[in-house]
Amino acid sequence: MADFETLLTETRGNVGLITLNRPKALNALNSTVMRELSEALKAFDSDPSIGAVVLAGSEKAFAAGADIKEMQAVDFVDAFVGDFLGGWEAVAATRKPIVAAVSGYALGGGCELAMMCDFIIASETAKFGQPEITLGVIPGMGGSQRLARAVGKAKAMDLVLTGRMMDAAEAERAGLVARIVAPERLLDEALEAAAKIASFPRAAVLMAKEAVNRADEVTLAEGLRLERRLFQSLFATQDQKEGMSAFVEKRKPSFTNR
Ligand SMILES: CC(C)=CC(=O)SCCNC(=O)CCNC(=O)[C@H](O)C(C)(C)COP(=O)(O)OP(=O)(O)OC[C@H]1O[C@@H](n2cnc3c(N)ncnc32)[C@H](O)[C@@H]1OP(=O)(O)O
Repeated sequence: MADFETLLTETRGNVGLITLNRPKALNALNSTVMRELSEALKAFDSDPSIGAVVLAGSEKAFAAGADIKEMQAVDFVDAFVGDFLGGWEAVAATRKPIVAAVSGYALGGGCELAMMCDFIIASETAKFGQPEITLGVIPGMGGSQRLARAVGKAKAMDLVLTGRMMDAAEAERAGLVARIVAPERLLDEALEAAAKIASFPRAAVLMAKEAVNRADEVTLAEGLRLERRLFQSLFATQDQKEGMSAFVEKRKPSFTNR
């Protein structure tokens, strides 16, 4: 994996760990972070030894938003013609599951980046918000869409229109956060969750992620058909035979990702 200016990457067994690393700017998301994160995710996505990824920030900030200092001078033509922020789609296009480990501020683009991941494990200190309105803009990395789908229209409107922050407990009650843990447990909890995912048959994991994500995009009838076809296709895998034989024979399965 290449050296990065704004990220640290490492592997922990079959988990890829990416840590945002712009501490002086509270991990504000600039174009370098966007490019490097896409590159790092692509590398983990195509590495057969990696089964899942954890994306983390620092204790104080997962990410305090898109980089306001970089954005300040952008004009309409630059933004439109250059498809400003369009490159972030690469995160959601990652096929392997990504667990977001969120501590401290996850604001604006930071909250949106966490929502591009497959689920969020938050520290008790986490604070989520979409304060773009306070800067004269609106969410531009998916906040109005993913937040509304995650927490419903009422709370999404509240957050997007007032720019207020919500704490981890409110975010969990609202359905944005999957689990809350003590700050000192955050990284281990996320790595353990990712290692568990990575221990399961790769094809089933990728199909499970794809099926759940399609729920946001298609009708119920189409989603149910897709789920059933993916489910049926897994009976062509050796890991389905192994998983079910192991259960019947009361032993641990030994999956081969085939
Ligand atoms: C995706 C789209 C379309 C838009 C966005 O994401 S817009 C950005 C949304 N985020 C925000 O509006 C949050 C901005 N930050 C803050 O309000 C505060 O920094 C804070 C409440 C998160 C933390 O306050 P604190 O007093 O603890 O820390 P600061 O002194 O304010 O910050 C430390 C250091 O980081 C720089 N910083 C923080 N956030 C950003 C940002 N989003 N972009 C660029 N730089 C940021 C801050 O300027 C300061 O650095 P300097 O001392 O060098 O100015």
